[in-house]
Parts: sequence; structure tokens; C-alpha cells
Amino acid sequence: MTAHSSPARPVLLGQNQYGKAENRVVRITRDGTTHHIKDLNVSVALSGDMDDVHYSGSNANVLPTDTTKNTVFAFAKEHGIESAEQFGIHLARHFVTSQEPIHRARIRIEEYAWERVEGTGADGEEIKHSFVRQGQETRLTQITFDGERWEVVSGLKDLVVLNSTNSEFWGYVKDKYTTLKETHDRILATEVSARWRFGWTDGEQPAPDWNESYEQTKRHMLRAFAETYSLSLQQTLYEMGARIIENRDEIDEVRFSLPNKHHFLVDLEPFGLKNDTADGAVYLAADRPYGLIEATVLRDGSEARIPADLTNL
Ligand SMILES: O=c1[nH]c(=O)c2[nH]c(=O)[nH]c2[nH]1
Repeated sequence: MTAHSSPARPVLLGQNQYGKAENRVVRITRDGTTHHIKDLNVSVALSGDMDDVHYSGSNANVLPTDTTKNTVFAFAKEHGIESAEQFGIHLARHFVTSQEPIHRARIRIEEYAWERVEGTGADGEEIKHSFVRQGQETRLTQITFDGERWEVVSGLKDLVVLNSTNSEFWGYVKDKYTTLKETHDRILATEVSARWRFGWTDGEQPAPDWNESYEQTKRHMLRAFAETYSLSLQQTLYEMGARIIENRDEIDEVRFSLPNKHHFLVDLEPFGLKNDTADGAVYLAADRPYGLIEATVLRDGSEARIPADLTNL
């Protein structure tokens, strides 16, 4: 890379690149009721004849970073995502061959892998639209003993789950600041943080099988997530908690903190591409801000003892 000096200043521009970083693109493909998911974090870095924009501010050679972002989403819709490598090669070739001033494109992609959550739909069919992100969770526990009584609160965090359909959100309050559109088919995704308190307090009594309890509690929670036809994340949360209380006698209380990981349908109309949920769609996976839905689900007659703020536990 040659550097050019700006006139009358003892200063040189060195290596430079630009582009849109961390485009969080989620592509759902529908094959009947079987859905497939591709979840990528795509960063574009372009370089070439970019001296002028740095030296004088002329944008004549600058393809906007916003355009590079749009290209990522439009390519995901138009060509699909067969593999991260194929997708990256396609993008890099596009930028270098379609824009004369761009001589080099570097596309970095992280891919997040998902596996299916087992569940049975209301129709008795196996659920094929519910996923849990690989890499999975961190298991947690807190033990308190005052010399007499035990309190065991266990749980997990960082368990990312996603339903690519069977989620609606409508009928909510609207005031003059409400712009949200009602939806009858959306992605529902969250990163589960949960704590559950065991009824076991008397050391003289046999303790639960902690490992078995953990595995089964997680399984019931995931199944409830997959099997609930959701009208709100609040409703899904309650079903997840209720399923645990109903199936695990050793647990009296569950508290959840569920961020609503919003997935926005990308508007691809300007590029002549129809992007709707029915036909397999491309979403922007937004990281913030996020809705945060939190609640405790209790066994009837039990006391709520898990603190409201799970970061304190
Ligand atoms: O499941 C949801 N619950 C909400 O309370 C809410 N609010 C919002 O804007 N979207 C959603 N989704």
C-alpha cells in the first residue's frame, strides 16, 4: 500500500479500511413446518482508492457503509446462506468487482450454531421450529446454611433459545407514542436466566439428586418454550415456570429474567425483494435495547424468596 502525502503537511495516510461491522443477520428457511436457521455476524471491511475521502472529504469513491449492510441482508434473502464461507466469498467478490475504487474486501463472519429443541405441537406432530443455541448455558447454584436450615437455589444463565414461528404480539395498549406494529407471526428469542429454589431445607431429610434435577428442570423448561404457542413472552415465561413446578416436586419457586431478543424483519422492498415470514425471511437480530420480562412462578402455598434482581444471586 502506497501512502500519499497531503499537500503542505508533513503527514501521511497509512493503511485504511472501512465498512459496516457486526451485521447480525438471521435467515430462516421454511420447508413446510420444518424450519432451518442460519445466524451470522458479518463484518465488512473495504479498502482501495480512499485517499481523497481522508485528505479532502470527497466521498466520490465511497460506497456507504450503510450500503454494505443492506447488501449483506439482501444477499441473505436473494441467494440464501449455504455456508459462511460461500456467503463471504460472494460478498467479497461483489464489492471488489462492482466498485472500481474498491480493490480489497475483507469479510469476517462468526456463525452461531443452533440445535433443535424437542417438543410436540398441539397437532401431535414433532416441533421443527424451536432451537437452542449451541455453546449453551452456565449452570449456577447458591447454598445457604445457618447451622440449622439449608436453602439451595440453583439455576442457569446464557441459555439462548429461539422459536421461528408460533409467536404473536397484538392487542396491547396503544398511546400516542406507540409505533409498534401488531404481529401474528414473529421470531421469539430469549437468553434464559433462571433460578429455582428447592423445598429441601432439613439436612436430616434425603437431598434431591441434584444432577438429575438440573437436567430434568432444563428439559421441562425447554420443552415448554418449544410447545407454547406464544401470545407474549410473559405468557411463555409463565408456562416455562408452571411446567417446572408441575413436574419437579423438589422445586417450589422459579424466577426468570428473559430479555426479548428482538428480530426485526428487514425492509428489502427498495431492492425489489419481498421479505415476509411466510416465505422464509431475513431478520436483523438487534442486541439493544431489549424488552426485559421478569417474573416468579410459585408452587401454591410457597413463599417467594428468590430476589427480584437475579444479578444479586
Ligand atoms: O412478548 C412481548 N411482550 C411485551 O411486553 C412486549 N412489548 C413489546 O414492545 N414487544 C413485546 N413482546
